[in-house]
Amino acid sequence: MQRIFIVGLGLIGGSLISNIKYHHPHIHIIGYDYFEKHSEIAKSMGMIDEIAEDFESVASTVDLIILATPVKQSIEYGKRLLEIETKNGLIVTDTGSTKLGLSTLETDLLNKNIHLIGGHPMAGSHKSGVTNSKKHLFENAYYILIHDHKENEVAHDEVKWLLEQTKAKFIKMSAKEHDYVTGVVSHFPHVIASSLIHMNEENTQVSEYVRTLAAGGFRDITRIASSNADMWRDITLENKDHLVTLMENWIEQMEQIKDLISEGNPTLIHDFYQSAKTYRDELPIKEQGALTSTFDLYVDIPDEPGMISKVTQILGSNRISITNIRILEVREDIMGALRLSFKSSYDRDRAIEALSTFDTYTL
Ligand SMILES: NC(=O)c1ccc[n+]([C@@H]2O[C@H](COP(=O)([O-])OP(=O)(O)OC[C@H]3O[C@@H](n4cnc5c(N)ncnc54)[C@H](O)[C@@H]3O)[C@@H](O)[C@H]2O)c1
Ligand SMILES: O=C(O)C(=O)C[C@]1(C(=O)O)C=C[C@@H](O)C=C1
Repeated sequence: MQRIFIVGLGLIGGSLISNIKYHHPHIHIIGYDYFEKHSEIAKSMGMIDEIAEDFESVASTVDLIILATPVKQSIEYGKRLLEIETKNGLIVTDTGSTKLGLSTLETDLLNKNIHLIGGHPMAGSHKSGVTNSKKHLFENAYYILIHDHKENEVAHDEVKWLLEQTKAKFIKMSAKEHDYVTGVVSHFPHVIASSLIHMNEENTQVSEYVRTLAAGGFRDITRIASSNADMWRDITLENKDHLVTLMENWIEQMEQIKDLISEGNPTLIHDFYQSAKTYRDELPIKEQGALTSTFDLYVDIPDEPGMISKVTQILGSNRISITNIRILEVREDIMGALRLSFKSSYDRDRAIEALSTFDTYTL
């Protein structure tokens, strides 16, 4: 593989391509984004070697194309590939959050000797754009790859080879199953998170404290409502059939719990919470799956003033981000410990190195 074309240089495109650039420096990478500024930033950050002027002229010269645009645009690009001359055996993959729309093109593309391997890295952020991208974003995350035709098996293996260094966990699935499952675990929860925010706003008319006290749990459950609305509009429209069914089921469940609450039924209200807790506690929380994983590091801290800020200063000056910090067992005259959480083992390894003057350990 000598030439790759990345279309869409945002959070996901930037994260993928910087990983590829780092681990496959000999591959020539050409980038294209609807906003030229995004391509320029990607080039200045060393993610791509060259900026394309348009889609068609470069698409006809490369071995592999990555479509990392919003889902509707990726489908459009897939259709455009049917209209132009491309290299024999061209591989096309995407990063879209829905898969059925694009995968309907697999047969037509294969008839043109273009191998479509749908892709979906199940990791991301509510922050979008190339400047938020990270080459280790997909570490330990599930990465779903999709194709129907056995003639695409070799292309599937090539995509997997190319992306192996992301350290993602690759799984195969049909597009149909993918859209159903992600509807349940990602798209429908997104509707609920945004709806909770709307509910908060509406209730500020009753009391301004509704806004002030929206901390802790409310923030946790609504973080994803800060995501890019254009992207989520397209995901929602692409997966609308599943979403409508899930909403009908949810409304039915809400009706049931509403009845339990208005009846004041303590046993069944308890069962509602307890069965949810039992199921959630068993979810694969330590792996990156249904719930985001963290990579923890324990740091022994002498119980002296200023020690915690020293640790955070060291991390800050090395530009290492933490996702959580917790003080453990600080008692008078004995060593306390800090539990620092990181988004990836890469960040944690860098922290271990930066904090070499402290005793650090992982469990
Ligand atoms: N954000 C996430 O958490 C996440 C996770 C996994 C997959 N995805 C999927 O990955 C894709 C990209 O998402 P993102 O989070 O990187 O979004 P993003 O907004 O950060 O980046 C999208 C980029 O595509 C560019 N773009 C838009 N239309 C274009 C067009 N017609 N031609 C060329 N470039 C165009 C935008 O300018 C932007 O730079 C989406 O399909 C999304 O569903 C997102
Ligand atoms: O962590 C987040 O902010 C995300 O929204 C990530 C998330 C998800 O729902 O899990 C969002 C959409 C993608 O298709 C995959 C991952």
